[in-house]
Amino acid sequence: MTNLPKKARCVIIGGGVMGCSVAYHLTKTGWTDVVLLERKQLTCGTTWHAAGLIGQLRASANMTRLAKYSADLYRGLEEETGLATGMRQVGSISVALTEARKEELYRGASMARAFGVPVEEISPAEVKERYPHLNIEGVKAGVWLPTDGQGDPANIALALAKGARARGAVIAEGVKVTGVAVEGRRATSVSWEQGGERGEIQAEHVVNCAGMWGREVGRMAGVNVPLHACEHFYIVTEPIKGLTQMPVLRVPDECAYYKEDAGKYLLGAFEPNAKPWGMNGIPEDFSFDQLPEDFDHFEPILERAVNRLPMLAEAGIHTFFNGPESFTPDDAYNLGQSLEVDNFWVAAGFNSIGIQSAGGAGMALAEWMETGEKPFDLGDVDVGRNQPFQGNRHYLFERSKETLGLLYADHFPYRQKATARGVRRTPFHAQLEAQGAVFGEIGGWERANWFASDGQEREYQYSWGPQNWFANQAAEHKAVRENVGMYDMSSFGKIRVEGRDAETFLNHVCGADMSVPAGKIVYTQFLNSTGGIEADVTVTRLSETAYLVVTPAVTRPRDQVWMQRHAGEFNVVVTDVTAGEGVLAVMGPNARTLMQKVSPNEFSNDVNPFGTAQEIEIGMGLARVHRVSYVGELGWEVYVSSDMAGHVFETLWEAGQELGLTLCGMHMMDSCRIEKAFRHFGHDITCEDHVLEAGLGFAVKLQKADFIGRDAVMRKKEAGLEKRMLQFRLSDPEVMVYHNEPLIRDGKIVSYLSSGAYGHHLGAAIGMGYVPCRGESAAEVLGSVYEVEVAGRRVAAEASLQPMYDPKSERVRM
Ligand SMILES: NCCCC(=O)O
Repeated sequence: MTNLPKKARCVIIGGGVMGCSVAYHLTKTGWTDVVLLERKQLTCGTTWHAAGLIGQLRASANMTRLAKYSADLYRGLEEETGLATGMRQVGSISVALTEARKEELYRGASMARAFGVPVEEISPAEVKERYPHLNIEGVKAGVWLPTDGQGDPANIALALAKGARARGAVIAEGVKVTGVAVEGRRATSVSWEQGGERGEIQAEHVVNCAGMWGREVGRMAGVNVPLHACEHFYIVTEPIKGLTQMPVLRVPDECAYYKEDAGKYLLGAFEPNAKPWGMNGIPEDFSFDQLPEDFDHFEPILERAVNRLPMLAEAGIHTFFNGPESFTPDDAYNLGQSLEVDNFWVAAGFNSIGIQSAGGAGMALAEWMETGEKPFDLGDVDVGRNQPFQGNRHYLFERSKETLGLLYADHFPYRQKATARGVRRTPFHAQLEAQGAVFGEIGGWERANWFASDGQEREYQYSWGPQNWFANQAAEHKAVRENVGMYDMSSFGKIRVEGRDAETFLNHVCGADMSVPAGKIVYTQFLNSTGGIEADVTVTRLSETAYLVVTPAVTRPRDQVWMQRHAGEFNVVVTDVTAGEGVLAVMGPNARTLMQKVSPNEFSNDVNPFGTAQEIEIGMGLARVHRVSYVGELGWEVYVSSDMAGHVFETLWEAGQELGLTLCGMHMMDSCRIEKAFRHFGHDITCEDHVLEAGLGFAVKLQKADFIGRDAVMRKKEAGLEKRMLQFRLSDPEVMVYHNEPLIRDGKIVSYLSSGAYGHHLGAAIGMGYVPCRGESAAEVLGSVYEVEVAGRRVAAEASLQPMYDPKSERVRM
């Protein structure tokens, strides 16, 4: 007979390391009324067979912060709970077998320095010294992270569960969740079943920690949790004579990781063609189970491993293991408040790094649940980043074949996914393809990134330096700066806000003043209560009662839900109309001439000044043009309903021939926008970057009635800035920056670049980054000597508070 409560503040579904960590952290926050329901036994899904590597360096500062937190937490768990966690700080070594990988590791080491993770670049001889068993043939270099470690996954989970229980959590095993009841935007209860007995717990919050069952549990509440299980292979050897404690070893070029444990080796693989599993749902009774061996699949890894670690040749294989783990479409886990149900939370899909992530992810989620706001930027893993279609099982199946292997693939800049492509195409797709477009993908959208010239191969050749499209990007950039270019921005999120209260509602949600005449376009941010930036949008007033909010492609679902959550008593309807209109951006000093050739309307500064929209005739159709620019040039974004999009493209393209109109891609846009120091949401501006520190105070109107974040803006105005966003131009034109390169001020690392790209007009790599500046004037901040560290080398950089390109914004007003 189960003695479960009828009510709880929080019900956690799933008793793997993640569920245990959420229970641990919620109870630490003071939530005693927490119930965790595990369908079989704690750890029986994935946790029990995880390898337990505790690395700390992740792809961004906050992900690293969470992984570091996990390592620190696990170190102290034994003392707190009395349960041994097997946590050992053995350090880790990653080795490079190619020059490209060496550059990646060295760039990673620089990043580690920026994020405060101890790190050392080591030569092949030093690798050998630290790892004598390794055959260093072909090894170009290595990186040593002395504070990395390893632990026992099941014991870590059990220790977290014990800690949670000690603070009042109820942890029930053998209880299957059968449903989640939802009313409006709120989950109300969780139904359960145990050996024929059924019941229900009314819950204020529900957390989905169901691991590879996470997608199905999400669906119980109508919540999208994209993930798919894949087979993950490793072997464990018999004890090897003379094998003593060794660092964790990664040889990503051979898809392999190695962990020494009790004198045995665990050798695991992240191979390029993974095997998705559980296509028709994960069996309900799956518990401490393994999948069938597939020696043919693992053999190539093993063969290379025996060459790399010759002592394996003598070792007997004790276990050939194949177990399922869940993978997401972008290899980042799903964490946070679901978009669909306000009190339904998610922590699932850990892409084989569940143990190192669980501590930090549990801490961050508990803080988020406690305050209702993200404790810091979690954009990389926020479950709200997912697009609705990404819950499609066929898509997940196709994509997960690739994502497992991408963990150890070269992480080249601009690398595009090869699988599950072509899901979302703009109305111009076929026309762009016919003109040589090379597409990239984001949020399922196929976007022309660059245009190949005649005879040029339409494929990326990746590297850490200028890639094969560098000259194409340069030509497209030049066209936009000097003549006229056209590019497809149909992937913009487009959200209509309509109703009697549209104006007052948007004034409440946006920092800028929305009481503007119809036809006016306003650049603005949605702020949170700390003045951080939740969304970066343009809003066009279409009529007395209707506005169009235009968002970056991938943030549309989140931005829309942000508005819906704040709609409260306002009389407004918020509708996604993204697919209804294609958008062509026509940009450059000759943009007006081109527009005038295809339309009888006027495009003068008098009729259609910068920051205004007008309805026009174009060719034989109609469109609405927005005079704005993300590239810093005179230009119009042409919004055309999807049915007339093909015609409008033809009209502009044909008329543009005698002007030398150039088709351009997203890489051109990035190069132009960084020269103009336009911020990029998700990199330069996030929920933890205060709008004033981001240099966007000009877009905030304090004189209007109250709006979300106003108090925080007032407070910052009084207290002064803690950091400032600067633009940097590197002195060495050969060096490329992407983001996260350490920023050095007067010889000391002070932060890192939030974004970077090559500026073809300025003739150098350009970066953006925050510099701490408490109590300093702008002149003092600019008076320092700046450098950027790239792959271990410090490169001098010129700093500026104003955009280096067209600081007075004269060109957009031409
Ligand atoms: N579960 C294996 C983790 C692999 C890694 O940390 O590199």
